[in-house]
Amino acid sequence: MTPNALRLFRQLAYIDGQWLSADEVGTQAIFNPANGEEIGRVPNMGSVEARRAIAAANAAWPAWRARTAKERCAILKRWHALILENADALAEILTLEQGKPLAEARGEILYAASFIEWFAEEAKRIYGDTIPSHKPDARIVVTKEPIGVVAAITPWNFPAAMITRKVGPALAAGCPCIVKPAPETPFSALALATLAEEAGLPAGLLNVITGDAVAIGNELCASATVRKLSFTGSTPIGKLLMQQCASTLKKVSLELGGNAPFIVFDDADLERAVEGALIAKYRNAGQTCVCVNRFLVQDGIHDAFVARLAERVAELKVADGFTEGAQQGPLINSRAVDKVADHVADALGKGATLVCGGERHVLGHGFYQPTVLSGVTGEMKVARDETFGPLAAVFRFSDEAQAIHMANDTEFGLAAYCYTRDLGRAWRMSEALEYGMVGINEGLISTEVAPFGGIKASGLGREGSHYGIDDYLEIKYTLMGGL
Ligand SMILES: NC(=O)C1=CN([C@@H]2O[C@H](COP(=O)(O)OP(=O)(O)OC[C@H]3O[C@@H](n4cnc5c(N)ncnc54)[C@H](O)[C@@H]3O)[C@@H](O)[C@H]2O)C=CC1
Ligand SMILES: O=C(O)[C@H](O)CS(=O)(=O)O
Repeated sequence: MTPNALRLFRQLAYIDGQWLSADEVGTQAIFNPANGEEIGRVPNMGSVEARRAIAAANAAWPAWRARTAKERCAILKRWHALILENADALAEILTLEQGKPLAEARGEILYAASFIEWFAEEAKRIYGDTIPSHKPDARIVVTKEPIGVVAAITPWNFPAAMITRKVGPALAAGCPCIVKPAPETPFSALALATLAEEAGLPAGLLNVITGDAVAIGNELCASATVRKLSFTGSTPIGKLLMQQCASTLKKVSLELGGNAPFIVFDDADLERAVEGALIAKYRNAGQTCVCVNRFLVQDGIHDAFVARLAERVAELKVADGFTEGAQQGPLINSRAVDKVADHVADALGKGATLVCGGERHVLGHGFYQPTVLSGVTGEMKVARDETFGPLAAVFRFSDEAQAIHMANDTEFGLAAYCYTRDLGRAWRMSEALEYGMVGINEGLISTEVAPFGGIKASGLGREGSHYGIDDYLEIKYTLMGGL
C-alpha cells in the first residue's frame, strides 16, 4: 500500500471525533475479493456503540445547525478538496476492498467528491416561501429546517460514492450523521472520515460505526433521536429497515434493487447501442443497481447487435483491479459468483444460447467471465431476478408495444435504457417506461446533478440534484400574527 493510502487506512471506528475499538474485544476481517487475502480488520461494534454514536450526533447537532450555510459550505468544500487531493490513495483502498479496476475506482472517488461539491453549494440555496396571508394582520412564512440525526446504511458496490451521496446533503442541510458501511468495504468510509476530520468537520457530525449490522441497525431504527434513515442495498433489507423505522415514524430514503431493461430498436445506431451496453452492463462487473439485467432487442437488429456486443465483450480484460488495463475485476464474494453461475446454468438449461463467456474465470476467487446469452425467455431466472454480475441476457421482441410490455413486466422500477433514432418513439418510450430513470441513447445515467432513484420495489426518494437535499429537511409554516 502506498504511504498516503496507509495514512488513510484506519482499522478503527470513528465516533464523536474519536478513533475507537469495540467495547468488547472483537473485530471483523475484510478480504480482498481478487485473492481472498485478509486486508485488515475493523471493530465489531454493536448496540452499545450505536447508542454512543447517536448521542454524539445529537449533541453535535445544535452547533452545526446554528452555523450559517456559508460556514457549512466552506467546511464541505475543504473536505471536497481533500478528497480530490487524496483521490489516488482513496482509489487504492477502494480497489483493495471492493475489487473494481483502479481506473474505475478513481472514477468513483471523483463521483463521490462531486456529491460533496454539489451539496456544499446547495447548502446556500435552501430557500423558503412567503405566502399571501388569509388574515390582514398576519403573515405566512415557510421555512425549511434540518430534520435532525441521520442514519445511513450503505452497500459495498460503491463504498465511497454511496457515503457522500447521503452524508453530503445531510451535512449541507445542517444534520449530523451516523454511517454504517457494508462489512465488505468499511475502509473507504473510514478514509473519508479521516479527511472530513482534516477538513475541520466538528466531532460528532460524522460517525462511522462498523460491526454487527443487525444490532447496529436495530438501534438506529428504534431510536427516536434518529429522524432520518437513508439506505442503499437490497430490496428485502430495505423493506425490513422501513418496517423497523415505522415505530418512530422516521423519514426513509431507500435506493434498492433493479431489473433494468436495455431496449434496442431496429433504427438504433448500432455502435452507439453497443458502447452504451458495455457500460450499462459491465460497469463494476455488473454490480450496480442500474446495470442492465435484460437486453430487449428488436428482430431486425438482433443478430448484428448480439454479434457486435459479444465481439466487444470477449475483448474485455478481466484481471485484478491493480493490473494495468484491467476492465473487469472480481465480484464481491463467492456468493455473487455462484448467483451468476446459477443464472447462466438456469438459462442454458431452459434453452438459451451461450454466445460468449459462461464460465468461472481461470483467475478463480471472485472472477467470472463476462458473458452474453441469447435466446433468453421469460421463464428463466434472469428474467425476474437481479443477476448483479457480468451476464448480458438477450431477449427478442417484434414491435414497440411488446417492448414496453416486456420492459415493464417486473416488480422493479429503477433504471431503463432505450436506443432509437426516432424522436417520437424516444418520447413515447420515456413516458411509457415505469422507471425512476430512463437513458435514451445513453448507457451511463449516474451524475450528481440529476435525481437518482426508483419506484415500485426499487425504493423511495431521490439522491443527488437539487431534489436530493429535500429528504434532509422539514418544512415549517409560521403564521406571524398580531401585526
Ligand atoms: N441498490 C444497490 O445499489 C445495491 C443492491 N444490492 C442488492 O442486494 C444484494 C445483496 O447485497 P448486499 O450487500 O448483501 O445487500 P444488503 O442489502 O444485504 O446490504 C446492504 C447494507 O445493509 C446492511 N444490512 C444488511 N442487513 C441488515 C439489517 N438486518 N439491519 C441493518 N443493516 C443491514 C449491510 O451490512 C450493508 O451495509 C445484491 O446482490 C444486490 O442484488 C446490493 C448492493 C447495492
Ligand atoms: O451509478 C450509481 O450511482 C450506482 O448505480 C449506485 S448504486 O445504486 O448501484 O449503489
